[in-house]
Amino acid sequence: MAKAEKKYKRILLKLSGEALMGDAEFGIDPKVLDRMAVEVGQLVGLGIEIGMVIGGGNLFRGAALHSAGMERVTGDHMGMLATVMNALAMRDALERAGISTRVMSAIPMSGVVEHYDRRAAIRHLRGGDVVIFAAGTGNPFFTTDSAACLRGIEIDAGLVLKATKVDGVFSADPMRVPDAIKYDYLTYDEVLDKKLGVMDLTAICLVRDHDIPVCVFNMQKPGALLNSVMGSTDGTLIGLNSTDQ
Ligand SMILES: Nc1ncnc2c1ncn2[C@@H]1O[C@H](COP(=O)(O)OP(=O)(O)O)[C@@H](O)[C@H]1O
Ligand SMILES: O=c1ccn([C@@H]2O[C@H](COP(=O)(O)OP(=O)(O)O)[C@@H](O)[C@H]2O)c(=O)[nH]1
Repeated sequence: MAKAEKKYKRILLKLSGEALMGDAEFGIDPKVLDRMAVEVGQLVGLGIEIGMVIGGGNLFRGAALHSAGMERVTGDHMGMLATVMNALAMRDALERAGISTRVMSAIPMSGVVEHYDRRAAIRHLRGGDVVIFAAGTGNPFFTTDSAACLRGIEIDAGLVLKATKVDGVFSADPMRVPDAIKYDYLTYDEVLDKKLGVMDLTAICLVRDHDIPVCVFNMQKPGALLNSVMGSTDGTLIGLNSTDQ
């Protein structure tokens, strides 16, 4: 426990929007939110400062709307607004679990959530609040993975955690290639050179340039978040090697 507190005083947790759907095809499953609130609460109990970024893919994705004929930027704006809805739902679940939480949006939304301000966010984190960064980067043509890496760098997080539906980073997409091999450790350049599709290239380049490790792990496994912060190699660590552990 001391190791986690010492090594990762502050983390950035990225949840994909799809992670909130549970077994449904669309939307938000309140049971999933409540389970995530319990897992986040375990880290709060250890004194770890937590920033979160939540995707919007359970509601809208700009690229998918564009494929259906919508102008891309309008679709991306809808995707970013979807992340705000998910952030409000996550805040609700966290606060019901007794965890003080703030939502800060990259797009001003007076009366609904606070506008993102880096220094204010760091003050809230130091004060023990979970801070959910909503509306991605605020710009079209980006993803919430890039937003997670950007906010992680801005708040000086020791680790970016990407929660997914798969066990880590594989030699190929494990949803399509069942015998793909899982990596325990990867360098940033290996992810880029092997074109491993678990995170977009902009996001990987950001963390590489600022030397922040990323842990990719399966959020569907109870306890996986805590284990990942404690240094377990259940998932995949990008940017750290076994000797850094
Ligand atoms: N090399 C890879 N290793 C692991 N997952 C991969 C890889 N290539 C593609 N993926 C896919 O990336 C997804 C994880 O990204 P995530 O952001 O959680 O999902 P989405 O982009 O659907 O919201 C996995 O569900 C997996 O199907
Ligand atoms: O900085 C950002 C972050 C997100 N989005 C839009 O918001 C959608 C939802 O985000 P994402 O696809 O990253 O969600 P996830 O896959 O994590 O659920 C994206 O498809 C984009 O349309 C955007 O335009 N700019």
